[in-house]
Amino acid sequence: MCPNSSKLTGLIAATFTPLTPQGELNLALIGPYVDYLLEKQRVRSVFVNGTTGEGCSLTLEERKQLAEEWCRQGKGKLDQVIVHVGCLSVKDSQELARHAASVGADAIAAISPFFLKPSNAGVTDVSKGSGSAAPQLPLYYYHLPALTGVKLNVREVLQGIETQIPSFKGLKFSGVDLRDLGQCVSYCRPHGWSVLYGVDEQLLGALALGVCGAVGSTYNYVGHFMNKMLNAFEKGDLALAQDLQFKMQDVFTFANSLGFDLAMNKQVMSLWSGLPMGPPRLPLLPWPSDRTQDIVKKLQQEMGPCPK
Ligand SMILES: CC(=O)N[C@@H]([C@@H](O)[C@H](O)[C@H](O)CO)[C@@H](O)CC(=O)C(=O)O
Repeated sequence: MCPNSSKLTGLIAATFTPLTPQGELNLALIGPYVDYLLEKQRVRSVFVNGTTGEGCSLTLEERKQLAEEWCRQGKGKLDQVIVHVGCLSVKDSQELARHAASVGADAIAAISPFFLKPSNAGVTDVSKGSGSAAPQLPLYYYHLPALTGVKLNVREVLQGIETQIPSFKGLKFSGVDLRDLGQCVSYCRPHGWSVLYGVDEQLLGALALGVCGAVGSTYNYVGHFMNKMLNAFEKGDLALAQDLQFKMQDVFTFANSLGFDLAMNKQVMSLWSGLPMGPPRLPLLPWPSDRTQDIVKKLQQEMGPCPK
């Protein structure tokens, strides 16, 4: 992956947001969550308040409380805490960026506003807004076209962005356009920037294109397994890397057949890790537990049990 890198690399867990049965933040779980990621998943960095964290379904105050608690509990333990600050309102993103810097986050990331959709220049100006609010923090653009509907060529957005946003340090690319991904890696690499991939089921293809690492929801519970894939790829054992990716794909092809969504994903995490993540936040609704149990059985069948 990234040679001689002190950048964001390896597996980064896009964290779930623990809620009480009543749907309020359960901050007491963050400490045990940090220890679980480190000890059971061998995952050392987190991406907080992102898609998996239902960040856009939380209030600004809730997002600030989570960012602060992850930084507090992760201090001296986690390698990096990246805080997602993307909002529909640029001013809200700037408020979250300032707060992330004030609580010791290592980096910030932001999706584009997705109700009124920007042009390429609009994406740059929005990112500039977030970056200017926390100029000392590395800023990553978070590309997630499947959910934002902001379908652009990220490579075109990158052109000259270093002259407009000095703190820009790379991408979190959660798209399936590997041509655009390759073009982005080609542009970012000479700048020493990180390109992190966000479609876990096809990470191996992205590794072949030179991404530095990955941010994803599944690294919360199959991080230990996917680290084996990363290691196999780095050692040049492509056959093993392929076998491990195929096993992971088998699980999520099965999960998708059951209607896999973020709510079901959160329930899988609770069942697999033993950490009670609680219900999803509206507009998502919980699923019947039997579906989650079927996915956990498939996980165990393909990947072995959760490390004790
Ligand atoms: C649409 C979506 O939620 N994608 C996930 C993936 O990790 C996804 O859960 C995984 O590939 C399983 O489908 C991540 O890209 C999201 C992410 O990194 C985040 O939560 O910010």
